[in-house]
Amino acid sequence: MGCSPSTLHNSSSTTEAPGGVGGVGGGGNAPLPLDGNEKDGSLLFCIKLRRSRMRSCSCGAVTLQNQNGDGSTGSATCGDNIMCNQGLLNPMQTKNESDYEKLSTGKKDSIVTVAALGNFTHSVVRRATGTGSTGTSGTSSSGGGRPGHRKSSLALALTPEDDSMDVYQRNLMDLKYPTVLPPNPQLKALLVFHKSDSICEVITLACQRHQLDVTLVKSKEEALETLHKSYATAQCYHLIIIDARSTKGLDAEHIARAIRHTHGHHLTTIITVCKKSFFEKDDALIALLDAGVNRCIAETTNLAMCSVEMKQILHSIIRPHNVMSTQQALYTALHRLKEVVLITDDVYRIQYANRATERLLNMRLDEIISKPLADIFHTDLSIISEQGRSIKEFDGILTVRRKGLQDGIPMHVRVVPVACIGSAPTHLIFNFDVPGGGLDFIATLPQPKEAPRGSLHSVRRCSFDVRSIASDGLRRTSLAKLTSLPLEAPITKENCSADEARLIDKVLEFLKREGLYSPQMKEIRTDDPTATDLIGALLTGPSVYSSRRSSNDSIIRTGNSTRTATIVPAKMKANPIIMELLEESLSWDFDIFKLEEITDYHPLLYLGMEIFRRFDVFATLNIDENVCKAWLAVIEAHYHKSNTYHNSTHAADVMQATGAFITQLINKDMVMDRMDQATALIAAAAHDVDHPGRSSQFLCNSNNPLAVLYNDLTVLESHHAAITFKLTLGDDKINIFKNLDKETYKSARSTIIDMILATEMTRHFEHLAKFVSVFGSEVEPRELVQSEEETSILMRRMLIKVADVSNPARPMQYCIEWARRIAEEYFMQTDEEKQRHLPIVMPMFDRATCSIPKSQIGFIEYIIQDMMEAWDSFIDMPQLITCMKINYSQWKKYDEQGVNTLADIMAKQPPVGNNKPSNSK
Ligand SMILES: Nc1ncnc2c1ncn2[C@@H]1O[C@@H]2COP(=O)(O)O[C@H]2[C@H]1O
Repeated sequence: MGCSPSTLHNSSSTTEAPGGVGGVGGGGNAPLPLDGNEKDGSLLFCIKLRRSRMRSCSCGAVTLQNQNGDGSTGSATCGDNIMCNQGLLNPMQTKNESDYEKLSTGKKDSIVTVAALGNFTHSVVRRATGTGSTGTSGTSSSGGGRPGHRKSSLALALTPEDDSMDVYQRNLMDLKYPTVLPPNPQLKALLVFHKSDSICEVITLACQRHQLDVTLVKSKEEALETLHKSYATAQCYHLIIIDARSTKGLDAEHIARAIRHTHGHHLTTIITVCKKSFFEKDDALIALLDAGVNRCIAETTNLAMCSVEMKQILHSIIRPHNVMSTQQALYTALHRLKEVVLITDDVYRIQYANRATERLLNMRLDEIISKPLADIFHTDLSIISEQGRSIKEFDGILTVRRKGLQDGIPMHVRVVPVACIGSAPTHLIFNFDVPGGGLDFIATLPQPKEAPRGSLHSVRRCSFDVRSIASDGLRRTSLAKLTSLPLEAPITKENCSADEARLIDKVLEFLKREGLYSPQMKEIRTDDPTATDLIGALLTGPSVYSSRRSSNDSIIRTGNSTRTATIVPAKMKANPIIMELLEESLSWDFDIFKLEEITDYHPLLYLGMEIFRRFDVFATLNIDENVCKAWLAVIEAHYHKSNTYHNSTHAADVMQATGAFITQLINKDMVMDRMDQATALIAAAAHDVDHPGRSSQFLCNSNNPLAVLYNDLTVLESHHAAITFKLTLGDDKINIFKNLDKETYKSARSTIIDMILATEMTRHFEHLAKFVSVFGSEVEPRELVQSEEETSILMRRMLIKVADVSNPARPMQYCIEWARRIAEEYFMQTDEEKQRHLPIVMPMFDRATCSIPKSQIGFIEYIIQDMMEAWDSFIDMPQLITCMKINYSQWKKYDEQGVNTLADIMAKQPPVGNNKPSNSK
């Protein structure tokens, strides 16, 4: 039914598509002829009709009469033609019936806007005032039409002397600034009804009456399952109707909330059907609306009433939702444009700026938005506002201020006033003519001292420019150490040729290769011995201690073959408390300790399944959910419950952070493909599997077989990666990769191994510096010497690294609990080292004397802070920094108060779940 999308022809096109007025809707008529124009890149759907062939339908909508190629006519009524309704209802084109009169009388061969219900619209195109244009529109062979007048199907071809200018003007605007609407999808409705009663039947009929394709499900689980599947196949449900008449069968509020938290459903229309008595008190309805329901409707068995309700929902909610979702594509296009575009509001404050604007102005978005125009230009702008008032475009030179530079940059700017509300211009669009298409030009601009934060290009300066942070006490210590490191080459690329710049890039890349950073790390000495102990142990390799090995070491346990899927809950209980908690599974303040407690120490299995589901990992790997479940169960079983820190709760926590970061990357249009998402989540889940609760150095010092096997190099991480694949490939029932083709598997395996190995802390600064050197560069990553794959490797490594040590950037109570757990594990290592007369890797981590606040302050200052700032600059998650700073201040406070030992600190904490693993001390 209806037409398929087409784009309008360019205005220079002179012929209309042959075929005349095609069939619309029912009647078996031929499809409507479509015209297209790609000039402004927008998709429009233009159906040419002869105005003389329109008549009002009895319901008030305009009906289109069709004239088929064979001369027969067919009519489409509002009942059987989804297009005619919208033609009347589209406020942009016809406000009332008199508009239709204007359209439908006096002129021949005008082209009217026609739209599909709930889906797409447009457009009155033009009229042909000449005589003799007797053929149906599109019949260019009609002969008598005034040549040249039938210039185009595009409204821009209208001449000012048209006597119906008011109508045309409106429609001209409509075409000039079209609302891009999605192509005409089959609308789909999901009905969530506990049982199929008379109310459900009437709703089904009403939906069907409006051509909605209806699916009925009977439980929340079934609903979520259906949505997950539909999301995977990009077959979205536009409308979800939930039975909210009683909480016995279904908890509508709960379901609505769960749907809203399901990836990709923020613009899905959710309706609840409520008892009439519900409308007498507002609490229950408000609770539903707060849970994400768009509208509550009263139950009825009256089909007509239900049908009208449905119609209103289609027009007033679903259609705008469809428009909004399609506009995302426009914003993305605008955002990624190499050209500089900014838009002001009606008082000339900046309301929108794209990425190129950030780069040109050397400011981040939050600095730009709301700024008065006068702050952006050196030029006196009265010239533009005057022009704006007289509704003319400005086209000339303006001098732009670039942050950090004294002199302005003269640029050719086009300013287009737009009437967003009313007829007078309210907004101005600025389009800067950037020579050479943008990037090259911006790269050649004089470089100011600071680059914008919040953009990819800001990371280096944000993270490492001493001046920018000199006032910030938290940063000072860290930067005092870091700035002495050769993280940036002392050579600049300014004033050299492109070839030379490329060579310099190569040399820089070479200089930044592995190994160059580690030795310098040994030079880091903090003021505090606890921090020195910790940082030294984390950043330096085993060689420091290897000469002190003792020979009487026993072998620590490795993968325990009894830990198989069979000891894991065969069936995950659909516990509502767990389900409710998992609804928040991608929030930064997710309570992992509560999950640990209520899942009886199986947080990885439950959270893993939820996150796999949310990112549709099953479809990506083409694998049954049960295989993933079994895989998670086996991986979880191979984490040691006896470790206070490196247990499956830590794995779940890292996976949760990874999920949150991927979500943010998706929100920020930094696309990770589905396989990248899946492999990142798998790597996170498995990254510490079979961790013995002792460091690599301990393993080396104690001649552990793993240290022997891996030659003292990257011992633990190599083991985690190896055992992950050994377990996975060793049992077909848990082999999540078994359906991947060879090449895909090879690449997935390599990504997972690379990510797990990247969690090794001795290469921390190398990974951080490489990340900063690429994503903090003024040059787009793809223009650097690295290939796209190389830059995405750097991004993925950073992703897992940050997730792995994100605990100091979590809400305070979690941060403190993690600090307790890691300190406890370090203490146990020290205890064992003492007991076995091994070299003591971190002597300060003695439970009797250790200052926990001091260790955390050092950890944040030396390891976490710069990494978090770099990562925040990249993905824009300011809560990471906010939490980190609050935690840092708290540790400082404890330090000043002399609250040092674990016991002192824990005495000050409110309980967090029942988070002590059974055998923790
Ligand atoms: N809050 C913390 N305090 C001190 N060390 C930490 C903290 N969080 C993580 N770590 C260390 O950082 C390391 C990162 O890699 P691992 O998970 O192997 O081991 C981790 C711990 O040794």
